[in-house]
Amino acid sequence: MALAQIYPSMLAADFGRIADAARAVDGHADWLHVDVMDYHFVPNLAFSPDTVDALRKVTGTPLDCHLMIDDPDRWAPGFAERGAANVTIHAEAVDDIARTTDAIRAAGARTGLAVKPATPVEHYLDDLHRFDLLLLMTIEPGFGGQSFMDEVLPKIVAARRLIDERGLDLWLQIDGGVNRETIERSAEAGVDVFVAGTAVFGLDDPAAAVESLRALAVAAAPRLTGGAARTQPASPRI
Ligand SMILES: O=C(CO)[C@@H](O)[C@H](O)COP(=O)(O)O
Ligand SMILES: [Fe+2]
Repeated sequence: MALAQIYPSMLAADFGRIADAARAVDGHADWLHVDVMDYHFVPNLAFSPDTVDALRKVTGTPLDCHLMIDDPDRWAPGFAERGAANVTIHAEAVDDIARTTDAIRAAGARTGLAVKPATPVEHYLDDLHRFDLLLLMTIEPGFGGQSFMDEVLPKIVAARRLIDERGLDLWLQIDGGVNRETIERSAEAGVDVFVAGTAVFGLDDPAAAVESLRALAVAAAPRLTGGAARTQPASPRI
């Protein structure tokens, strides 16, 4: 059994009330997802290591940083040093996977590999053991509020099979367009970690939205269980 985990994406929060948004899902969100964008890797700008500091002051929920930036080799370890519990780097941007994942882990964080919808996971098979999480983007990265790309579903099925057959210790995460309508088929395909921005912070009751998304995922996939967020270790690798 795998834990069905819901990570609200802070990109969809009201930027004038980020702390309130984080607190609104305390005890419900498994982790918080923090998008980092640099105007180069994606045509948008968002969040920084200072955001990690600020969020850590207002919530004990672990932080999952999704780096959509050029040169993650240089910048990713800094997010771990500031206290991010997971730092995900993009396959399309990283130069030296072994050196960068070693540096992230040495700073006490878990680490993830993200791939855009058109990037094949097969190119990175020999490196998957260096990661704790595999993020399959279900939108083109850069903006929240986009539609889920159903064409990624076969890639999710293949990744789930690969993880299970090889016995890899990898959480399978998706990000983009996750909502009440798309979460069930993603769970059936093999996802266990769901990032959701608009479908959480776009609603009047973000905590209830998290619980209801998790319940839908668990009901759709027999391999998933709905353990409560509070049963999770604050930072599994530390
Ligand atoms: O990484 C990204 C966007 O590039 C995401 O984390 C978005 O924040 C997801 O937003 P929704 O599609 O759930 O609204
Ligand atoms: Fe993201």
